[in-house]
Amino acid sequence: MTAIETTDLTKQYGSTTAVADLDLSVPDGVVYGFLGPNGAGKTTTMRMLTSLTRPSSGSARIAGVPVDDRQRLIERVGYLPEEPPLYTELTAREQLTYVAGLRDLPEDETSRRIEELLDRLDLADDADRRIDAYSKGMRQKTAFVQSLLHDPDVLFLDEPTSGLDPRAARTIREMIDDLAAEGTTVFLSTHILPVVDEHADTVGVLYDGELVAEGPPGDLKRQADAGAGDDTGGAGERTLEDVFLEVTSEDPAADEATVEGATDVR
Ligand SMILES: Nc1ncnc2c1ncn2[C@@H]1O[C@H](COP(=O)(O)OP(=O)(O)OP(=O)(O)O)[C@@H](O)[C@H]1O
Repeated sequence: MTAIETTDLTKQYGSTTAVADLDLSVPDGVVYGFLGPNGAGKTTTMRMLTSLTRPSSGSARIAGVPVDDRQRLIERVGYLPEEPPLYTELTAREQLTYVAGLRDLPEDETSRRIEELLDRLDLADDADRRIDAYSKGMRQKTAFVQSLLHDPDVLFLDEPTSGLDPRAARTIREMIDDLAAEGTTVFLSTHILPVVDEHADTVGVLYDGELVAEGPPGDLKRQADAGAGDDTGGAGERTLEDVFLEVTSEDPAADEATVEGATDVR
């Protein structure tokens, strides 16, 4: 089944079009890297796909469930937003147990899962301390565990490694790969392009609310190479950053170079 399917998905805030006629089709079990400059509409898209914001028009389904069917949707999706909701007067263990209870997850199995995840993220020793005494990274780890506790079909991650030390960041990246290998679709929004380059099967670039490029990272880089008419280096000389800068540029010359590469979906 298609994990994420959107048709003409649009969100208006007054006269601002945050997301315009977005068509996405993301299969099960892939890592989809979702890129775009500040204000491009990434958060708005993820909020629509997790039923936190209602689309102005168009439609979207997650694992076959329409996004306006909130009851069924919340079982299928996990979301790690940029500013995760945590009850800071609770400990991490209490917070996670509380959320598991709200979701009616089986107790024994879930408590085993919580311990496993806390351990993997090196948070087990601090799990009985209150969250208000946590560092930013410790909060981020707690929120990450919270987003996947119910084993969602589709996991939306907004800057998941934000504030994490290199070891923890690597653990999260490994977990993203593991989740995808087990069939979870990971929708990964980040400005850290090497992470997307390494882990994403497909990349989508949003610019001014529109999807301006989409494809496997290797293809995008090769096509940008060809589009630039650059014969000084072979394929692979271009980085994802080069692709990003080209497809999100106001400069028509740069745009033209990319359109020639046939990657551009405008
Ligand atoms: N609640 C809101 N009310 C009015 N405008 C909004 C609201 N939320 C977002 N916008 C506008 O929608 C556009 C897209 O914002 P969004 O937060 O989705 O961007 P983003 O790609 O997530 O950016 P960033 O990388 O900075 O997080 C921006 O112009 C923003 O000002």
